[in-house]
Amino acid sequence: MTVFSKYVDRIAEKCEQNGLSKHAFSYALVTSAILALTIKVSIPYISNTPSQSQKGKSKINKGVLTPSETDGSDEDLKLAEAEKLLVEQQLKKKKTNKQMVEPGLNKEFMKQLTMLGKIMIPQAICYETGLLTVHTFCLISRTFLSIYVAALEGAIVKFIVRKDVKQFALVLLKWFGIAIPATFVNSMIRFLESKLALAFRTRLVRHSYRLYFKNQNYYRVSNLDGRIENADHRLTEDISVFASSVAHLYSSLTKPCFDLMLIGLALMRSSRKMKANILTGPALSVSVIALTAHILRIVSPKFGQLVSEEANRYGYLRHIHSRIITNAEEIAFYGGHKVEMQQLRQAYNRLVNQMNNIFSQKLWFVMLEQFFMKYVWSGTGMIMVSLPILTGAAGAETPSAISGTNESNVSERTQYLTTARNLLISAADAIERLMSSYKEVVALAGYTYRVAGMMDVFEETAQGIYSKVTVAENDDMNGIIEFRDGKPIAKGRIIYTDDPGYMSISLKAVPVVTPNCDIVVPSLTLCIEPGVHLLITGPNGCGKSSLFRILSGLWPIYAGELHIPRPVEDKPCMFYIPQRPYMSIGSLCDQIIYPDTREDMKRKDIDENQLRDILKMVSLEHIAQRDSFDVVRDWKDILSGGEKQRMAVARLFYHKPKYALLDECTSAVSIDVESSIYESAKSMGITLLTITHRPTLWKYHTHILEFDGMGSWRFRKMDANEQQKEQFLQ
Ligand SMILES: Nc1ncnc2c1ncn2[C@@H]1O[C@H](COP(=O)(O)OP(=O)(O)OP(=O)(O)O)[C@@H](O)[C@H]1O
Repeated sequence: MTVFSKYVDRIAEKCEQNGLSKHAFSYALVTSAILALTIKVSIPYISNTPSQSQKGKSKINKGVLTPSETDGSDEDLKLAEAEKLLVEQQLKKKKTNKQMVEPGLNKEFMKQLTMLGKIMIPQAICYETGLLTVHTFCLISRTFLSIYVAALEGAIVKFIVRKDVKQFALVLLKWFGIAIPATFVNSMIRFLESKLALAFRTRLVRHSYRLYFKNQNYYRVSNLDGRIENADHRLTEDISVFASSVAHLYSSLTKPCFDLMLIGLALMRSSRKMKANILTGPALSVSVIALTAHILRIVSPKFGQLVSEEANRYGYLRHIHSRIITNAEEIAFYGGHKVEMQQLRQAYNRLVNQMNNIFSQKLWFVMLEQFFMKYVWSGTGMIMVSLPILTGAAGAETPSAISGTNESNVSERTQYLTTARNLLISAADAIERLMSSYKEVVALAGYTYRVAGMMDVFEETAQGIYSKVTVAENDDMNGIIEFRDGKPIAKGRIIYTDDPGYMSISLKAVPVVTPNCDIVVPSLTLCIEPGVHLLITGPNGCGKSSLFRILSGLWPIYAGELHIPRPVEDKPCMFYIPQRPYMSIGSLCDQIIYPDTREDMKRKDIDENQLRDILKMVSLEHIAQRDSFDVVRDWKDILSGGEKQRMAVARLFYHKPKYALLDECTSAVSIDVESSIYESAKSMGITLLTITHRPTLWKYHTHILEFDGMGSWRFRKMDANEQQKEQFLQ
């Protein structure tokens, strides 16, 4: 900047030699800067109003690789195509979410911030308010210290001009003495800001975790609702950035305000000392600052929207990474690295495009901001400082005062000038921080939108209110699903029976409907009593697993009634075992008792010997011999596919539920072990609801539910021949 101004000075001098005054040159310079800015601001509007045919095109191209960014290779063209599709999908999604307000400084932002504020500071007297009070006290002390240091520096200069060595040494000592509390307060401010950010984050995290695990929200948000793509990113990164941003904003807004107030008063006092008008300077500075701030506000890009979109794209990139880590083995077997890399590159490019967009928008904004802050305000400051001297009565050189007091007047004026200059520098710094805070507030609006939006979605999904791009409401629904405001209404009822004598599961005219509102089975009516071992068959995609999802309460019921026994403590009514079992983080013992904890196990009075017996029942005793029950291992990788399935069945024997929902859960288990597992389950009094394609399992069932894949079904008792189907097939 200094080099640039020197260069400008030199050109101005040359112009002066050629007959053009410096004033005229500066006018020309400022006019060209304003002209450049006007062109920059207006060009996007001009270029955004093309013909209708171009309109759609330009919309789709937003955020897509521009031709200059591709090297024209096949891969890049494919990438651009894929990205175009992605953006199209997002635009479609945006259209459906039209009612959602864009992030920015508006009423919605204030509402959301207040809501989050209540979570971060739940009471008038709490840990957070304590931190805030100490923080505020430190901020005020810092301002007083700055003013005191400015006054000391003024006095130092005064005694230098007077050549008063004794006084100079005394004030210098004071100046050093104040450095210790000043640096401590500075460090304390940073420390308290970090503590405050962490405290806010902890409150928000606890609240959102509570919501995330309420009513199986972790499943509902990603499977039944389409508003949040990467809940993990919002729960970690976004909350952290939001909390830090709020804590930082508190100090970057309050400190400059204190500074300005107290520095203004100090400046007025020293102006009064110089017997000058105390209103002219402040009035001038306030008008200049108000005007420049207004201009900055008008031309400021929508940082809230921009950072919100950036966070979105960053979240998506992380999502792709975590998918690759989770499915590394499958991808490696397929050799799918090309496709995966393409998707990663695509996600990264979208993030880069957004960041570039923000950088280029910032370039012009920061230029204008710096121009106002560094030049316009410095000029105004110089006028403010000189006004009391130029217009003040004090120190005016009247003939009587010429000789004796002249020297003292000069030193007084020097002291005033130094103090005022220091104070003005602090004030300018405070205003600059205030102005930059505006950008931070707008960025905060983006994070507030994401965090508050996430909590709103969690609240809604917990109550069964979902929003997802579904198939259009059409005649095929046959009145099965009712829509209100484009959203399907779950009119069906789940009735929990408390009668221990009536432990049946019954469905009355319940349709099987997917989260996309596709009707798989229009109406299903059946009653499963204890001891009715049900075999569920049908072609792929006919709704077998979906029936389990409905029975477990994961999918909403759009009509009819579902009667299920109320889960009794310590003994679940239904226990689901999937084809791909889930291995939790923990020891071998934790795997068997999942989802119980060690405390639950102790309460149920189950010891290690019983766990060993359970492992024997599923032929996994060798695992217990190999490892102790308490060694924590990554069981997902250690156990083979069949072993994992057997471990899942071990859980069934540990929990001993009334009903077992077995979704091809023994497909990788050898037939002899599978048979002994089914025998054991039946002997324990567990009623089996089995989805399987293996004829060897028919004999363990008494009833059959057959889906035809076209929406029809048949529920009947199996005859003896059918139960021995295995023998016919041999
Ligand atoms: N989360 C979901 N969102 C939308 N549609 C889904 C979802 N899960 C399943 N479906 C759809 O619901 C239908 C029934 O699926 P379901 O999993 O019940 O099939 P299935 O009978 O168990 O098949 P398979 O024998 O292959 O396991 C399928 O058409 C499937 O595409």
